[in-house]
Amino acid sequence: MLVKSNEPRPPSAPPESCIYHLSEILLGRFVATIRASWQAYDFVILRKKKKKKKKKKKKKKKTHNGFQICNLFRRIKIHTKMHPQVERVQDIASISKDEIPEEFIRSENEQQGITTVQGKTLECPTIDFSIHDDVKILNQIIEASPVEMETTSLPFYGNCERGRLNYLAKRNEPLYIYNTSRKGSVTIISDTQKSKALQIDCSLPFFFCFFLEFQKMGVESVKRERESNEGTIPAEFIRSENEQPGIATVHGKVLEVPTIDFSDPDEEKLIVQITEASSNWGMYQIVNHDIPSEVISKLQAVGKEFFELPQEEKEAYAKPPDSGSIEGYGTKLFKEISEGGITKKGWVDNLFNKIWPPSVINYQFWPKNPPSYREANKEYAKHMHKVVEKLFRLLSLGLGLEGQELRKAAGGDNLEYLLKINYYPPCPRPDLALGVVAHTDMSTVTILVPNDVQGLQACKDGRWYDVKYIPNALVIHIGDQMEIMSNGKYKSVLHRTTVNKDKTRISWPVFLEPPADHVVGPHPRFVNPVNPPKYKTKKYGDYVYCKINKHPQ
Ligand SMILES: O=C(O)CCC(=O)C(=O)O
Ligand SMILES: [Fe+2]
Repeated sequence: MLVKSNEPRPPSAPPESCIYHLSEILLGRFVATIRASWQAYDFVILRKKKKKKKKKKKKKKKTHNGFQICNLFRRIKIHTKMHPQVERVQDIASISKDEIPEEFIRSENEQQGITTVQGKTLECPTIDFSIHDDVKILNQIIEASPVEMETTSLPFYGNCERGRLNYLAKRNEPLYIYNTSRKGSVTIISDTQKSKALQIDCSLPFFFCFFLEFQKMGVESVKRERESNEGTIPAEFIRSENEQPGIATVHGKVLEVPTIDFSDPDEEKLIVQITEASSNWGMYQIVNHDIPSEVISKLQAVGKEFFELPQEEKEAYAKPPDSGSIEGYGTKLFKEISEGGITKKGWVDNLFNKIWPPSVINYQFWPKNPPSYREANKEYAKHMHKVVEKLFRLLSLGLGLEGQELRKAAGGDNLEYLLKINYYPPCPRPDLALGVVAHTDMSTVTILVPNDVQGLQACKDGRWYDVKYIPNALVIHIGDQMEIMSNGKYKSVLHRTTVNKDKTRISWPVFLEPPADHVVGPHPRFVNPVNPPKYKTKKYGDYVYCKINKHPQ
C-alpha cells in the first residue's frame, strides 16, 4: 500500500524493519550503507506522481513533433555506417539534443528522474583495473557487488527481465560485465577510450536506483555470447516449452529418411525413389552424387576457418543496412519473434553468399580470409551444378513433365544458388535452445552438407526426430517453391536444428532459388477444374518478403 507523506502513517504501514529487510535481501552488504528511510520512500512515490502529470503534457508535444521524429530516424540511418548492424545511440545523441526516440523511454519504474534517490551519492568501491591479476580484480568485483550467489560463478540478483551475465576480461579488450537477468542487474563497464578507468555501477532493483542496460558491440554473435558465458544462456535463447528440444524430441529414435544412390544406372528406379521421397518425406539423403569428398571437405574447412576469425574481421562482411539482400555475415533470415517481451533468438551465426550463376556473385561478401575461400566455394558450386540439373530432371520426370520443365519454371539458367553457413557454437543448455527454429525452406530445393555433429531434426506426424548423419551425403530438402510448382504433390519439409553442449556444429545449405522477380505458381499441367490451384502465383521476391515478415501469402 502506498502512503502519502502528509498523511499520518497507519499503524499497519510497513515498519522500518521492512525497509531494512529489503536492503538486506536486495541490496546486500555493499548497499546496506544507503538504506533508504521511510521518508525517502515516500519522497520517491511523490516524485513519481508529479512526473506522471508532466508526462501527459509531453505526450501531446510528441504528436505535434511527429514529422521531426520521422526525420530524425531517417538521418540516423544515414549516419549508421561503422557497425552496419547496429543503430548507434551516439548518432541519435549527436542529432537530437532534447528529444529521444520512443524506444529509449523507459517505463516509469525505471526512469532515472523518478527512481533516483536525489541528493545522495553512493560511495562505491574503486577497483584498480591496471593490475595484471584477473582473479584479484574478479574477487574485488564480487566483493563489491550486491549479491546472492546464483548457479553461475558470478554473483547477481535483482528483478529486471532479461538474462545475461558476462565476464569478458581479455587484456586489450573492453571489459564489461553485464547482467540484466531475470533477477537483476549488475553492470560493470570499462570504457577503453577512457583507458584504465573501470566504472562500476551497481544498478539496484525496483525503484531505488537506475538501470544500465548492457552494451551491444558490433554484429551480434552467438559465438561471442558463448565464449563469455559458461553454464547458462540468456533468456532470449530459451525456447518456449513446446519447442524445447529437451522436451519436444523423440529420444533414442533417429529418423531414417530415404537414402538414394544417385549413381544407380536404373533411371526408372531413381525417378520412383525421388518422387516418393519428395512426396512423402520432403527430405532425403543422396549418396554417390559425384561431388568429390575433397571438394566438400575444402568447402567445410574454409567456412570453419572464417567463423574462427576474430569478430572484427568477420564483421567486415556484415550485411549493410537496407541493402535489400540477405548476403553477408551475421544476418538472420527470419524476423525473430517476441515472446513475453523477449525477442527470441536462434543459437546460430550465419554467412550468406550467392555462389551461382556467376552473374549474381557479390564478391564483397565473400571472405578474403582464408585466402582459398573463393576457390573452394566456386569449385563446390561447379560440382553442385551437375547435381542440380540431374535432380530437377528426375523431379520433372517423376511428375510426368519434360526433363527441363521444373528447372525452367524455377528460373532456368537464372536459378540462383544461395549458400548459407550455419555456425552453431557449443551451447551450455542445448535442452532449452534451438539453432534454427522450425521452418520450411522458401527455396525450390535445398541441398545441404553438415559436419559430423548431430543437429538436424525433421518433423514427422507432428513429432521431432533427429535425422541420421551420413558422411558425405547431400541432404535434400524440398522447399516451398517446389511444393507450389507441383501444386502440392511434392511436400516442403518442416525441420529445425538443435545444438550441442560440447561441439560446434556447422552446416552448408545451398538454397536453389528463383530470381526475385521471377513469377512462381502451380504448373499449368497440375491445375484443372478437379485440381484447382492450391497456391497463389506470385513473384518469388514477394513470397520471400511475406514469409520473412510473417505476413500471409
Ligand atoms: O543446419 C541444418 O542442418 C539445417 C539448417 C536449415 O534448415 C536452414 O538453414 O534453413
Ligand atoms: Fe532449412
